Amino acid sequence: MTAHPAPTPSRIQAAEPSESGKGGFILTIDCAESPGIVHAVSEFLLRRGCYIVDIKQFGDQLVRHFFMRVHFMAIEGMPTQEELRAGFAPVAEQWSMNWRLEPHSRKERILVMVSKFGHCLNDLLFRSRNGELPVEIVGVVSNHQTHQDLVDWYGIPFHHIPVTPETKPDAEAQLLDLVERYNVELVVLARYMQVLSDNLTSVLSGRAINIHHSFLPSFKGAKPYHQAYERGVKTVGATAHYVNSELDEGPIIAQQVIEVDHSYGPADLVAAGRDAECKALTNAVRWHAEGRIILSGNRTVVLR
Ligand SMILES: Nc1nc2c(c(=O)[nH]1)N[C@@H](CN(C=O)c1ccc(C(=O)N[C@@H](CCC(=O)O)C(=O)O)cc1)CN2
Repeated sequence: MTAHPAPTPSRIQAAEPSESGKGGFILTIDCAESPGIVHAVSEFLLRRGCYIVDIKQFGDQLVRHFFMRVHFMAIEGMPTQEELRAGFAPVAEQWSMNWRLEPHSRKERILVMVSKFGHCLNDLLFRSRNGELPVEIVGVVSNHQTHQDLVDWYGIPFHHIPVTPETKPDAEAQLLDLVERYNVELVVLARYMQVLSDNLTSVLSGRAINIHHSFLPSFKGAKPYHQAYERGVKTVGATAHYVNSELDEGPIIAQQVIEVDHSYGPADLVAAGRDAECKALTNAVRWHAEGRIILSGNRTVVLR
């Protein structure tokens, strides 16, 4: 985070502190590359007495497209979200921007899906509970009852939805009911081992993140560690990606790797990969919740 100008004590009080001590808003934009975009945004902020706390940008010269995320605050008299959105809309229209403006202190409402392996679910539950992740886990869905006790302990609703090829359409309809009922903003597949249908991935486009237990594009499918063992690789990893209709082909958000050697059997690779899976998924969920990710075709721009 870039430090903003050293304020006098009285000014600190005026700066709208939230419980995380950081207030203000996040503006995320992308548009065709052109001179003057940063000037237009900073002028908009200056006219409203706002100052920039952190700014990240990227101009992709191959596709001539510009991406930017700005965290801004005000010394005093912070405009409301509605005032900011109403004021920025004409600027965005002038530059044909895709844009999003959200409070810095907001928490993303997420629904976690899991099958039998619970290490990623456990990591998300703990990190969201201790405030490390700007998310609220509003529910957990599983096709097994393995982790019901853990989720009950956190006081979060647990939904057991068994899936067979025959029941998958109804199971997915139940999931979409929960997404609507809980006003879910992001679905996280934390080692959920059922392939989602084209219809479901279309409805959840850009708001469903999966953790795949390999360093994609290597070893797609349900048993990547066994494939890795058979291939004799010296590095294994994990990939967090947005889910689309093509299995393990969605836009990649975050990856982690772990060095291994000939002494690792399949079970050792599985164990070694757990930490990589948790870290890649936690990073992807955090960056999505913080408005740091912008899709660019089948790729992502992560402004961090
Ligand atoms: N539409 C998509 N759905 C899912 C994706 C995805 O990328 N697109 N990722 C998976 C997770 N996954 C790998 O990361 C994965 C899960 C399951 C399988 C698989 O072959 N499953 C079998 C059943 C396995 C079982 O019952 O244990 C199947 O569905 O027939 C491959 C990869 C989550 N969904």
